[in-house]
Amino acid sequence: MNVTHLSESRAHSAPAAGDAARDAIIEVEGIHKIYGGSVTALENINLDFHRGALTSLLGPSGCGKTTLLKILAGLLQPTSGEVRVNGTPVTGPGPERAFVFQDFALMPWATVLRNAAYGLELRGVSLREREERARHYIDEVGLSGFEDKYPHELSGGMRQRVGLARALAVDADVLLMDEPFSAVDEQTRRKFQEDLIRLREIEKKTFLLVTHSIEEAVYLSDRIVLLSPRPGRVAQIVTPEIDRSGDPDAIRRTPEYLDLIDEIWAGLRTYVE
Ligand SMILES: Nc1ncnc2c1ncn2[C@@H]1O[C@H](COP(=O)(O)OP(=O)(O)OP(=O)(O)O)[C@@H](O)[C@H]1O
Repeated sequence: MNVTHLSESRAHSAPAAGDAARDAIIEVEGIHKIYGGSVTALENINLDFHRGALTSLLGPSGCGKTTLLKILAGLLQPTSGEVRVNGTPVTGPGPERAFVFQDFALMPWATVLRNAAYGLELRGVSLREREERARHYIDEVGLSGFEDKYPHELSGGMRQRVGLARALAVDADVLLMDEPFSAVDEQTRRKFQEDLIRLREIEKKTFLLVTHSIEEAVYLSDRIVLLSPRPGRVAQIVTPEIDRSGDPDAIRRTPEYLDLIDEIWAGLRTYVE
């Protein structure tokens, strides 16, 4: 485990071991976000996100996690500062980034297949090609056999998977996920977490996810960025060193996993007590 305590939010001034070998796909420099001229949501955020890594944004409610994710997606403009993706400044959404919405953002009148293919449809990909690609990712997220169902016929977890299949189908480099497991029960959540680890291995994408769950962040992440209460600043960067190749239940019982959860909780509880 590698815990970097930051006296200021210049996070990448103290890279974790092994990080030097990875290049940054997203660079965040001096981001401030002030809503309505008075609510400072984010203050001087400086971060690099490494290609192929899964990073979680964790922190108390209202600390600016979703704000940061939306700025990275280009859905929200920062008040000052810059985000670069593959070295190019972000001015809006782009094809190299796909946002998986918390509320699924599925079209209720369209089938799973059409919903999963929707990003490709927007890009003008032919019907045959987009359905072929959508079928592949529907299978990859574990929804084979549900191609012709409608969103109301699916559980929350399944709808979330359709959103993920849609994001994967457009072949974005970066998948931005806002609390992807919040609307599902514990069993589904665990299964989905395991699937995400597997998918990450297959797809080699860069994943960024917002979560409220310390356990989830530790289980899934290569890096955890802990934000302080509003105004959100980078308080700590944690690099879990957990071997995720074994049995998921056994991983959740390892001392490394449990100690890290305790350590992060010890840091966070000062904010909530
Ligand atoms: N459109 C807006 N106008 C004004 N204030 C906003 C707006 N959106 C968010 N905020 C405020 O900015 C702060 C950060 O909000 P944000 O949703 O990014 O936090 P969060 O960490 O994702 O919260 P949660 O964990 O509760 O989802 C909060 O205090 C919120 O009330």
